[in-house]
Amino acid sequence: MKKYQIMPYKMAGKVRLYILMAVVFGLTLFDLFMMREEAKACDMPRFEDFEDEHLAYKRDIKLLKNNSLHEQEDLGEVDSSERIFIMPDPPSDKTPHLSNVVIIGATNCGTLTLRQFLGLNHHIQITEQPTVCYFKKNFQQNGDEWYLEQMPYSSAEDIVLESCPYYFSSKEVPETMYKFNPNLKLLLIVCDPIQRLFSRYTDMKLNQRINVTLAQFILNKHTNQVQPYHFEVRYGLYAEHLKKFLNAGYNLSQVHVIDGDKFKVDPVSELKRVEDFLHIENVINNSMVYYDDIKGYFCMLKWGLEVCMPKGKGKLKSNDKETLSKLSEFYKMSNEQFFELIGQRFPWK
Ligand SMILES: Nc1ncnc2c1ncn2[C@@H]1O[C@H](COP(=O)(O)OS(=O)(=O)O)[C@@H](OP(=O)(O)O)[C@H]1O
Repeated sequence: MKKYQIMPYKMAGKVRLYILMAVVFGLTLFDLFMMREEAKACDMPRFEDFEDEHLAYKRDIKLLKNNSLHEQEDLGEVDSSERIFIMPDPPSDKTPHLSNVVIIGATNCGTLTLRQFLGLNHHIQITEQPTVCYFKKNFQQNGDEWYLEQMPYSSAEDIVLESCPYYFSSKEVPETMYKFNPNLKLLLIVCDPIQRLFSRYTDMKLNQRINVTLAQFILNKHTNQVQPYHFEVRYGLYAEHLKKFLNAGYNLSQVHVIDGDKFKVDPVSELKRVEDFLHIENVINNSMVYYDDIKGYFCMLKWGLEVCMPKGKGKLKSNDKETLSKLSEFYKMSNEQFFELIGQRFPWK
């Protein structure tokens, strides 16, 4: 009898234990789910997203070219010989060479415009793909031959330019790149990391990849402080990223830093500095670019065509002063380290 009285009690104990375990398990699952949702809100960009954006960019450039051609057909009085778009055949003395100059970053500071505008100098050959990103993901998957296939036709003395702004924030790329070619020259266009972050956030919002406020995007919802491990926040720690390239072996003299804010308002002066850094003839001049009042940006004239960057979201500013001031505090030290590292200051807030 005693036995039967004890058994139900033991069973009840077991049932309680099972219920407890189920509750703990359920809570853990819920927690994991919430963490995943939080990570989604941070929206760590997938590399593919980045590529999609650039393919869209390539398509836009093509459309732009086509549109310009139609517009030109309507311009009866204009000397058509100046305006006909002829893609030249690659000269027989030119072959593909691997890139010797790379734009390593920073995203949303004008990398695409820099790449396009540098192509105005006939000593600079740019890859057809806006972002080849060989050292980022193609290094493991595709070999040197694939890399060479992505390269434009060039002569041995030419500058061959590759661009991949996601090199800058990568942990592995600097070493991989240095082992591959320690003589590369690196171009880094920078802007206020807060402005960069806001531009990136605006991109993601416009592409409907996020639907949150700036504060929700970058602040930890429990502490209300800037999330230091948020991918887009970390990207703005320029000193940290540049140091990785220097630690890998690159010398500071191999790196040219371009002021993205100046580049926006006076691209030609900044492009001349790049030409000097690359020891090539100053070819790019003011007659090759023009200011587009509607876009609020400089566009370029190439082969008689007017080519503007398709994105030009421009000029959007956040009025969330509290979040901006938190970001300003967050980036202060890193900015100072960056200025010290490159021996140049920028008037960032
Ligand atoms: N001439 C010209 N035309 C258009 N945009 C210009 C130009 N010069 C500089 N910029 C600045 O470039 C910003 C976009 O930077 P990226 O090309 O690096 O963007 S991305 O990383 O490819 O998304 C872009 O950011 P937004 O203003 O947020 O659009 C501009 O600030």
